[in-house]
Parts: sequence; structure tokens; C-alpha cells
Amino acid sequence: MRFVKGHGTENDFVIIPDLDGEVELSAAFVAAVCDRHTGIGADGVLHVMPTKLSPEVADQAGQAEWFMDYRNADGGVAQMCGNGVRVFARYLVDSGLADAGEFGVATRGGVKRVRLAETGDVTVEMGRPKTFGESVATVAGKPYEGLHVDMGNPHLACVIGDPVAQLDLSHQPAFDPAVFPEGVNIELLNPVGERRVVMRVFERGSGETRSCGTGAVASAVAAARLAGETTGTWAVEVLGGTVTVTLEEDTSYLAGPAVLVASGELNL
Ligand SMILES: N[C@@H](CCC[C@H](N)C(=O)O)C(=O)O
Repeated sequence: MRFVKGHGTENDFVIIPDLDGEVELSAAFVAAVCDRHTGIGADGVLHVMPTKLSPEVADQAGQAEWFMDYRNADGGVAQMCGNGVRVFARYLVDSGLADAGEFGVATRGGVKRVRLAETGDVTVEMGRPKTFGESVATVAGKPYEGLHVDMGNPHLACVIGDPVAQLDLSHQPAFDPAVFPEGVNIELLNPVGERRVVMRVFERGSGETRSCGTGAVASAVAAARLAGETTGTWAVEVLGGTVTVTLEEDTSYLAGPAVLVASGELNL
């Protein structure tokens, strides 16, 4: 089975092209591929499927030829992955499956429009973040209040107002399962300047990752709310680089690098 490896600000993915929609991905297989010691190693898998052959998103086929069937490193399914869509778009263009420029990608969170710049950056329209109430994440015994943001997938964005570098994210932070019955991605962020935040993230199904696109947008929403703003462009510094989030009244955008680094044959 062919694979391609890529990343967006070090949020890394194994891409599995399945152009005829014939590959059944079991959770155990995905987890084995993502294992950093015995597999390729990745935060998740981007399974490339024709939208029209994918029953769960077939209604998107008129707007997007390809479906990003996203899986977390533990093999679980997620609705959306912001960095994943950007890397998926880079793969489609570099492999000749899409023309450079602007096009739609089908996801479980709906069609996402992507735009490739000549600089190599990829921008994805992420839609309108939905905000709910506050909830609490407990990291290494310390509670942090955060904002519940839905980006297609669930987030709890906690503005902690302290440096995030010293936080221990080696274990799953505790959260309220009544608020997040399907689990949650937890961001911890520190505003460090005008419209600039430093973020770390513990992703549902993957653990701490070096970047999270949907989490970056959720973080910008939480930081903007604290600043009394609803629109504007935010720089979100993550362990793997910096992504740019633009909040508009009715939608949001995520921009940053997306690169492919290797390809080969899986023998798992
Ligand atoms: N890294 C992704 C998010 C991947 C899915 C997430 N772990 C979930 O389970 O919702 C991103 O860039 O958005």
C-alpha cells in the first residue's frame, strides 16, 4: 500500500491514497501506522477517497471531488482536522489530483474551501466557530477554565495567562464528560502581544501534538473574546511554528505551511 508523509507546522500525517475507494481502514491498522516506534509515526491518517464513493459525505460530491477521511493516531474517527485539510490539499495538487488554486475538500464537518499560495502556504476556510459555555480542564491537578468551541470537532480553549511551556501535558487532562461525551481537544494558551498567542494542545485521540489547526482557531476565538473582539487576524504560535487565524463575522480562515516529506510502500 502506497503512503505519503506530510505535516503542517509539525502536526504530522500519513496520507493513504485510495483513489478507487477500496481500502477498509481498521482502527488497529491506523494505530499501527501512526505508532512512532513500530510504524511510520504520525498524529493521524488522511485517507484520500473519492467523495462520490463515500456514503457518509456523498452529498458533498457536487462541491468537492475528494473526501478527507480523517483518523486520529488511536484509530478513532474525527469530524475535522484543520492542518490535515491543508496537507491533504497540498497532496492533491502535488499528485495531480487537483489543480492549484482554489477548490473544495469534503470532510465529516462539511466542505472546506482551500487556497494554495505560491509561497507554499495553504489557507482553509474553517467556517463559523460555534461557541458554547465555559468548562474546566484539569492539567496535572490544576484546574483551568476554558471556552467550549465547536469547529466541527469539540474544543475547550483555556486562556491561562501564564507561560505554557512548563505545563505537563504528558497525560490526558481531565474534563467534564457530561459536556464532552465524545471527548475533547484541549488548548492551553497565553496571550503574548496584540493578537498573538502561544498555544499548546492535547488532542483527543492523539495526545499532545505540535500543532492543531482547529485548536488554533478555537484559541483565537477564546483570546479574541477576552480582548472584547470578534474579528481580526491572530498569530498562533505552536510548538511546530506559527499559523495565522483570521476571524470574520460569519467565517474563519486558517493559514500556514503544508509540506510533503516522504513517500513509500507500507509493509504493515
Ligand atoms: N490536528 C487536527 C485535529 C485532529 C482531530 C482531533 N484530534 C479530534 O479528535 O477532534 C487539526 O489540525 O485540527
